[in-house]
Amino acid sequence: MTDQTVPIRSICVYCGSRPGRDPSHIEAGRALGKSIAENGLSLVYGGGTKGIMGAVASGVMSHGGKVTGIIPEFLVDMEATRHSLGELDELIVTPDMHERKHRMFERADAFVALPGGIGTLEEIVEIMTWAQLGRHRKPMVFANINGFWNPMMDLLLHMTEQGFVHTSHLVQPMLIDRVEDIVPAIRKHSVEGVSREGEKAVIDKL
Ligand SMILES: Nc1ncnc2c1ncn2[C@@H]1O[C@H](COP(=O)(O)O)[C@@H](O)[C@H]1O
Repeated sequence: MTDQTVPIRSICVYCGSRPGRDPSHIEAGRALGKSIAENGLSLVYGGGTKGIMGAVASGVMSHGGKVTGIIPEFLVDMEATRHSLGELDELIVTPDMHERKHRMFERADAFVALPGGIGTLEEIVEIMTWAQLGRHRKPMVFANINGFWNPMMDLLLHMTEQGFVHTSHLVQPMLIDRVEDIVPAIRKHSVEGVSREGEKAVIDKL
């Protein structure tokens, strides 16, 4: 891991392995996949072919984009079908979760968290902890579809107010409401290294 801003070629998307209850979350997954493909970027994701993970991947593939799935062996039959995995441009099967997360980090130039569950939360929070420790400066986005991440933002602000978030200038995830604004915001962040109009830097307000 290095501390530098990199040109954006690939985006890692963390999201639910299930569809959730709000249909707009699945729609957002498909729309983000389409946007990634139409912007000439590739998708790095956890290889799941179900839920929102599957929607993002099919959104990229159906618009001609490239998809890399990175999945631990023990999850293949739980989160994917072997047939669907065969349709990905690149499939990396790792021995464990730890290697999966590292490979996803290394292959991605930016990170987006769509709505998801505990796995999604764990993954984006780990990326934030690495940023906090100065291990990378890759853009991080919370895709706030229908306000999904508002409780997370409240928690981050609460932790900051209580004096537990250190080096907050290193941890500036963007909170973006509309899927179509995500890729442009990441590109702008990459060029300028700061969050700008249309983005809400979460922690630097305090
Ligand atoms: N501890 C974990 N580390 C990395 N990835 C994880 C972990 N637990 C679950 N995951 C994966 O995250 C996605 C999404 O999970 P949801 O719980 O549906 O949000 C999935 O691939 C999990 O395997």
